[in-house]
Formats: sequence, structure tokens, C-alpha cells
Amino acid sequence: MLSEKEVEQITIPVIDFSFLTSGSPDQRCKIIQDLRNACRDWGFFMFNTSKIITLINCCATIVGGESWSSRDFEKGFDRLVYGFLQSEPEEKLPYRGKYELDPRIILDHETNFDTKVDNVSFWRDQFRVFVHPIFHPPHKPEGLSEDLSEYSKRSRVIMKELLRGIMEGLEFEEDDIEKSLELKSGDQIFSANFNPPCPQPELAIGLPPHADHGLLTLLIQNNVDGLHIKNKGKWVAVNPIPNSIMVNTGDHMDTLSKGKYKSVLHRAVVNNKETRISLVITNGSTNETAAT
Ligand SMILES: O=C(O)CCC(=O)C(=O)O
Ligand SMILES: [Fe+2]
Repeated sequence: MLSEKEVEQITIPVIDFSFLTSGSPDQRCKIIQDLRNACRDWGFFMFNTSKIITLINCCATIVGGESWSSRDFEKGFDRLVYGFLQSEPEEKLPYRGKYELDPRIILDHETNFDTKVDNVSFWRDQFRVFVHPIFHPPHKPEGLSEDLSEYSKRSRVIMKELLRGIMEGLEFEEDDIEKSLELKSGDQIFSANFNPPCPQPELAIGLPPHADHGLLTLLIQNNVDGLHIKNKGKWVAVNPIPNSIMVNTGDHMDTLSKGKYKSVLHRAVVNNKETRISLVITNGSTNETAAT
């Protein structure tokens, strides 16, 4: 029922991030228009860089951080993804959250939904942590908390540029844009989702259908597909450019845009061959943005 074959493969709109930050006025106009169409018609888009590192480093220049090499970036994400989950259970215990939005790290292991109700098993490990403005970093493996904090900082720069473009497209006044871009108090939650090979993928799901809670979510996946989005009433499978960053609109964006940009439903399916990994950072609004 949930297999890849049964849903149409689509390519979501592609946005040139560099035109937002350094394009000519005409190029910027075109990108604002592209963003408007992508948010309205899909709620999902991706950046046309096949090198995430270029984008991350372009943000480092803005925040004054050091450039990462591709190797640094991969090492950082190995730490993020494998290091923590593979530490000893007693080392992880202090980070285990106690409730849904507990700002401590939340770990779930191959949790099942109530299969009587949902008729489907939940097949994943997840590592989730609030990264901003509250941050309870794990102390091990070494370097993980620095990587998370740096990635959170850089992704806020991407967010800010994107939001400015999106709000220009919504024809917000410049003063309102400035006020709304005060992202310092907007919360950010980072998740690493692992979906190991599943012997019966048709009976399981990596992540059930849901909409994200913030303004925009940034999503990176390894080269194993599995993300589905609901578009015009039907599920479609997203076919991303390898190594790209995908972006989707969340509940706060739905509110901010007065319902023009819907908070898009999506889910992750599993397969029986390869582990799928996605790294997700959800960016919430400030109180001012939410009230706009
Ligand atoms: O694994 C994916 O591609 C989706 C992840 C996701 O939607 C989430 O963590 O909110
Ligand atoms: Fe999501």
C-alpha cells in the first residue's frame, strides 16, 4: 500500500538560492515569483545546488564562521547521525525527553503506532533535539554539540534569506518584513531520522503523514528516496537532486500567509534494501511573526 512503485515520481520546483542573495534585480524578481509559485502550488521546493557545502559556506561567510570542507561536513553529519545513536544506552539516558515537545533530546527506537488503529508499523530510529533558543547539547560524541550549534546558526541564515523572499512575494511592507525576520527567539528543532531496511516495507512507514509545525523546514536526505508529499489530493514521491536541500512550508507559514501557503502533508516510506536517513531542521516563528 505504501510502496514507492504505486505513487507517481515528481520533481519539485527548483530555486536558485544565489539569486536571492546576489542576483540582479531582474533575477531576484524571477526568484521571488518562483518561490511564490512553489509555496502556493507545492509547499515544497529545493535549491539547485548539488553541493550543500557551497550553500552552508555561503552562510558561514555571512555569520562570520569558518568554511567547512566537504569532508568536515560529512564528518560532522556522521557524528550527528551515527555517533549519538550508537553511544551506550546509559549515556543517552540523561537526554531522553519525557513528553512530545520536551526540549531535551528525544529518542525513539522502532516505535510502533497502535497497529490496531493505524494498521501500520512505525519503522525508524529518531534523534531529536531543540537547538535554538534553548539547547541541551549532548556532550558525546565529541564535537557533536559544536556541529549542531553551527548548523543551526547557518541554517537560520538560509531561513532569513528565504523568508525575506517569501514575504516580498506576499507583498508584505518592508517594516513588517524586518520585524518578522527577527528570528532570534524563533525555535528550531533538529531531527535525524533513520529508516533501516525493513523486511516488509508495505506494512510499515518511516514517518506517518504529518505537517510540520514551524514556518519552514530544511531537509537533507542521503541518496535513498522515500519522501512523499500530498499534492492536489494525491500522494506523490519526491525525486530530489542528489545532495540538495529541500524546503517545505509549515503551520506557521500557513498562518503568516493567511492560508495562501498551506502547511503541506508529507510522509516517509521505507524500503527493504537500504537505510534511509534524513536530517531535518524545523524553524518556528517568533511571537511577532506569529501575530502578524
Ligand atoms: O524523512 C523525511 O524525508 C521526512 C522527515 C520529516 O518530515 C520530519 O522529520 O518532519
Ligand atoms: Fe516533516
